[in-house]
Amino acid sequence: MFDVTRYAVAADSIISAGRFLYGRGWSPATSSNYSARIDENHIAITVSGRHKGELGSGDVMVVDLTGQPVQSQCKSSAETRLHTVLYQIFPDVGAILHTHSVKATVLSRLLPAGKPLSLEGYELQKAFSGVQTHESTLDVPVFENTQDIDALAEQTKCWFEQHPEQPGYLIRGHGLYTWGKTMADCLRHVEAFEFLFECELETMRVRP
Ligand SMILES: CSC[C@@H](O)[C@@H](O)C(=O)COP(=O)(O)O
Ligand SMILES: [Zn+2]
Repeated sequence: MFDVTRYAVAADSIISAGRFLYGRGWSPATSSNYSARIDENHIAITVSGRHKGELGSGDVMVVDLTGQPVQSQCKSSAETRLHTVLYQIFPDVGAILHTHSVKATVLSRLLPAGKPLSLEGYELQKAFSGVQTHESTLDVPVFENTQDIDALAEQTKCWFEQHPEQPGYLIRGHGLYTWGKTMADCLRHVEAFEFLFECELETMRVRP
């Protein structure tokens, strides 16, 4: 069982995140999914198919870390397993956000297959928890898009078990996943990624 007060706090953080991310244009047309940890075995996560700018408490439900609904008849996000594997790998992670911005979508389609997006030399890399200097490399893996979410969950689990320090990943032609200790950290990571994606796209435009 889970603590109802902790669920309410987690759900509120998801609802506010949705308002912000939809407002920035990063979660259009019911895309995206968000979650926040309640305890070591439970997370609050968005119900599948809901408008992310207009979330209410009925649009957030509880699942356990195997992805099974707890006290809810709703269907959790189709991508629930992409969230639960990260909570399993990282006991410190408190929130995960998946967004569908134009920049994440376009940039991921321009990157060569089999290579991560390497971000280097940007002062804004310090917006990521634990990064102290622009003289560091953030390797953002780009996974191929698939409708087989269990297979993708397994791939991401393997990659992040080997690269626990990296704060997110792209799915080609699809979007971004990022996480943080708190929802505030996680929102900062989304904003930082969006800034860096724009820088990369702009660099490609002026220096093809
Ligand atoms: C509206 S298309 C986007 C979906 O296919 C999916 O990628 C997505 O992000 C939202 O799925 P959801 O099941 O609502 O969590
Ligand atoms: Zn998606």
